[in-house]
Amino acid sequence: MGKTFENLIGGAWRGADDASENRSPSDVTDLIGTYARGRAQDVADAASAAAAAAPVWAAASPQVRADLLDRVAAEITRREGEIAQMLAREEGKVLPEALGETRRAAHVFRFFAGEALRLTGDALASVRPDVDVEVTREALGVVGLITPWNFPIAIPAWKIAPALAYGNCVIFKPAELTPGSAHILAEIIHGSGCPAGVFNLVMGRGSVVGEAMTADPRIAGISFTGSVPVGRQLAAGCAANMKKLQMEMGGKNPMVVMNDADLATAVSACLNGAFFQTGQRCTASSRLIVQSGIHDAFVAELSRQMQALKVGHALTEGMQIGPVASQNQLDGNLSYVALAAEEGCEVLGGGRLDRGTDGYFQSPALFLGARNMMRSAREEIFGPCASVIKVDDFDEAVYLANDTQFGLSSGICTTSLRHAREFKRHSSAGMVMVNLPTAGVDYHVPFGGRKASSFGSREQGSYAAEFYTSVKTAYTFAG
Ligand SMILES: NC(=O)C1=CN([C@@H]2O[C@H](COP(=O)(O)OP(=O)(O)OC[C@H]3O[C@@H](n4cnc5c(N)ncnc54)[C@H](OP(=O)(O)O)[C@@H]3O)[C@@H](O)[C@H]2O)C=CC1
Ligand SMILES: O=C(O)CCC(=O)C(=O)O
Repeated sequence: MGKTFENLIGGAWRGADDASENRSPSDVTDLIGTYARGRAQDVADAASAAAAAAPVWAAASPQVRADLLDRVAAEITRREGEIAQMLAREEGKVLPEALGETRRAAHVFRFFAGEALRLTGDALASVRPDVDVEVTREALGVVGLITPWNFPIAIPAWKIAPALAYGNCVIFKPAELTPGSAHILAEIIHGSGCPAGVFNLVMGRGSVVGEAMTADPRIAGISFTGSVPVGRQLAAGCAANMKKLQMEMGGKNPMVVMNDADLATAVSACLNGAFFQTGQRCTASSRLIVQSGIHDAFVAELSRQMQALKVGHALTEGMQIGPVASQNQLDGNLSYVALAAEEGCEVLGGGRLDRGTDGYFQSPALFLGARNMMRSAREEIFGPCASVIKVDDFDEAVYLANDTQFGLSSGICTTSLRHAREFKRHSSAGMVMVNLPTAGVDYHVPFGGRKASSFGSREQGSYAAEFYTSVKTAYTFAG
């Protein structure tokens, strides 16, 4: 039995009386490590340590905070090969995707190192004589960050970096499925000289650690990425405890393909958006809404390219699609493949694949002849599956694109400036792409959606300050 990776509480590593095994979805006989499973008491201790450290960290010079984030970025870059291996091994995304995500995390820390120095306020004239008004932003305090398994280093990075940059103390709870990348990130932040209590890692079950975070009065706000049902529960808990809340959840993102689209561009955007990273992105293109004139040529070429995708072990060179992340997730995907057939779709692909290891491999799937009201076209699957919905014209495409409970990202493939312009204007999603996949976003601009996809203010870019700071309005009488 090897060592158990521990939680980081108040600047010290701490074990737990329970632990979880981290196994690779490419081969479940590959035991990556054993990770401490924290309890409510660990959250309470982390909250005490963070609350004690908060005033000093909030008052630290922005240069001190910027320097810490710069050191973290440099260390992520120095260890990028090792981190990417861990990410690919524990989450199952193929190595080039894992390396891309690791680099994205380093960029995020570098970006927020700069943001620490750029936090601005306002000076306004009062309506009263000899009175000055200043509007400033202060750290929120202690924040709880709850992250999913599908981007185990980028999502933690885009929550932790702004939290620290703007002077908050952090309690970070990663998904139980992917504690390895989170643990390396914690080692890096700790090893980069982060003061005790400013950053805490509490691994463990969401139902235990996450709920304790929601209830703890010392935690001023929670930033969450994950599923809609957990988000709903969290929102109720945060409302009851008067906590600030920011949530990014699911999507059923439409990609519209117009008759006037460049076929190669459309196929490439849809192939990437629907199937890369095994479709396990909240921004995945899971509804392909295709105009009738291009439909048959588009389906023929997309099917050909989909069937040629190399699916296999995430660490095997040349693979394009890794395994599904877990047995649970695979079971869900396979049940949606069966449902799509029951609902009357012609299903291409979607079966379980044997790749010679004990892994969760599934071939990518297209649900042809889909209708937007089908459950398989309305519910988030979070796997390598996309519904193809045929439409007559632009208006019908826009109507169906918006006819969903979600509103995270949307896309259109077209060579018409008018279609692009109208789609950007009328899409009900928070992020709109033209001739680009619906997934794969920049790290320095706001990220988030509308309707059931998001709650609260935007993540990433300078917009992140909205969540991680609290506004103060100060009046001075100088008479
Ligand atoms: N929008 C997105 O980016 C993502 C969306 N999803 C969607 O969610 C589905 C399920 O994925 P899953 O990872 O299980 O998502 P969850 O919402 O279950 O998990 C996300 C995070 O929340 C934690 N959590 C679970 N229960 C609670 C709770 N009661 N209070 C506080 N935190 C909690 C989880 O902990 P733990 O897992 O450790 O128990 C994890 O860290 C996917 O099929 C997909 O549809 C999933 C991932 C990302
Ligand atoms: O598409 C992206 O780049 C980000 C997607 C994401 O954040 C998610 O799936 O959780």
